[in-house]
Amino acid sequence: MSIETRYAIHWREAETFDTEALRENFLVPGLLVPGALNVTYTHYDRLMLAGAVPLGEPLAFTEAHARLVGSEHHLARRELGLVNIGGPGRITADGTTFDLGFQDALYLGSGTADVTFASVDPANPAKFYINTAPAHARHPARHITKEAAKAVPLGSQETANKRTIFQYLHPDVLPTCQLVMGLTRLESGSVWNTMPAHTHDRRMEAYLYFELPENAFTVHLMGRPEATRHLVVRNEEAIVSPPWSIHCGAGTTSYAFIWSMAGDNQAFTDMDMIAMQDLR
Ligand SMILES: O=C(O)C(=O)C[C@H](O)C(=O)CO
Ligand SMILES: [Zn+2]
Repeated sequence: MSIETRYAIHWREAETFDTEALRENFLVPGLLVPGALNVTYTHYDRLMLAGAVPLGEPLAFTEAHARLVGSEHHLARRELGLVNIGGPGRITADGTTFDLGFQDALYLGSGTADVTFASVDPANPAKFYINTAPAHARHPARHITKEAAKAVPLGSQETANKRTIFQYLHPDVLPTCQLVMGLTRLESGSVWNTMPAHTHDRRMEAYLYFELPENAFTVHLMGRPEATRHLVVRNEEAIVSPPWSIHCGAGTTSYAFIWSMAGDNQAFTDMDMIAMQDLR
């Protein structure tokens, strides 16, 4: 069980970073470890990234996760969104049980005191990718199946970016305070996500890349549009994307990723598009 903190970095500092410093600050490996609940708390809109892969015993938020946010319990003043990218999973929240299949999501409103994460079959464990963020109001818990998510097809084979965006925590699907969360799946032969690129200074973003074979990776592009940098990202590694940064990438094969945002608005289309000629 690890807890790590990431402070927010200004682009002026980021542009002095070598590969190692870029990776230390913006890459988040090791969230989905069998038998563990691992957490990275960021100062980007105070979004927390976590992974829980329960085996024989359920995993739970503990006093350490409450202390991290200075509250009586972790979700006292936070909301939670998660997507299961593993085997069948079971989550218990204040006595209510939610059974989540592959690619199902769950929303828990602030004030939820007891949360446990379990796998139905420890030989085929659930893999819960979790985000929590500060919340100003309590919204009801909701299980969002992959069929209930809003599917938005985008891109084309010609530009190698044919993909479907599944919006789970989105104002058209359910109310949340600030968390917006979804999953993008590229079609076979397509490798580019989020191209043309954009920024949204009003919201930060985080990605968890998954379904990358062992010998594959994505080249994740970040940085100001006029000063891009890259991170080589392997399977089930996450990135944090500061509000000043573009966030897009190309894989050595097709893949999927979960994106999440927190900040001043929940408007998915509130993006500042970057003209292709302006990327450097
Ligand atoms: O492939 C895409 O395009 C996306 O998944 C978009 C990202 O989620 C995004 O940047 C939303 O702001
Ligand atoms: Zn974005």
